[in-house]
Amino acid sequence: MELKLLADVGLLGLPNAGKSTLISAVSSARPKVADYPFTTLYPNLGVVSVGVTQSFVMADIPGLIEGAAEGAGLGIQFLRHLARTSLLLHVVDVAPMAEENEPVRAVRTIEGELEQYSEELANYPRWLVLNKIDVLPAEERAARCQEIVDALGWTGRVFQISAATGAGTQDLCFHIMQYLDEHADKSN
Ligand SMILES: Nc1nc2c(ncn2[C@@H]2O[C@H](COP(=O)(O)OP(=O)(O)OP(=O)(O)O)[C@@H](O)[C@H]2O)c(=O)[nH]1
Ligand SMILES: [Mg+2]
Repeated sequence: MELKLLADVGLLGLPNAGKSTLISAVSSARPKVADYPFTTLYPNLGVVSVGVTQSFVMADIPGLIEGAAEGAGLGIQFLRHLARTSLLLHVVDVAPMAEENEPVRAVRTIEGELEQYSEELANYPRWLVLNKIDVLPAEERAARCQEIVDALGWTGRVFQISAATGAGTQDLCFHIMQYLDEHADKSN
């Protein structure tokens, strides 16, 4: 038997994108964070407080890689934990070490695996969370992020954050809370 995790928001992305760093920055969850792939082996939940009275639950799952649907890496089994969320946050490293993890390609890889897992989940509301902006020189940040958005043809919402320094994370959580409030009647 498996207890269904009831998270409002789910994180997904390649290994090392910074998913666990983000949940650590905004909640009391303290999953392991490290600079190698598949640091996270099991889902983690964190309660994110926004203001004094509001909160939502965030789920961090292991990273996905190309071929995950065929079992590569840890596979896509953990996507099931995102099945009852209201919103997905697609976390992307804007300045990855490896060229194969370049942001546009990283997004497409995850989308491909999502589609293979479930068309329904692939069509969930999903926001682009461009992470590690602290790595980019301040004067290049806006242009680099815009370049990624343009190359993807992304028309949804985009946030620029540094999970490591916390920059932009409060604003992200505020908008998530607002979104969940606006869409609350769907699940109630
Ligand atoms: N400079 C910088 N480094 C970051 C940031 N966010 C995460 N990192 C680093 O990136 C590495 C990976 O972070 P994790 O949070 O473990 O990444 P993950 O997405 O949870 O990775 P998996 O669990 O393997 O899927 C760690 O060395 C983090 O310290 C950021 O905003 N800026
Ligand atoms: Mg992790």
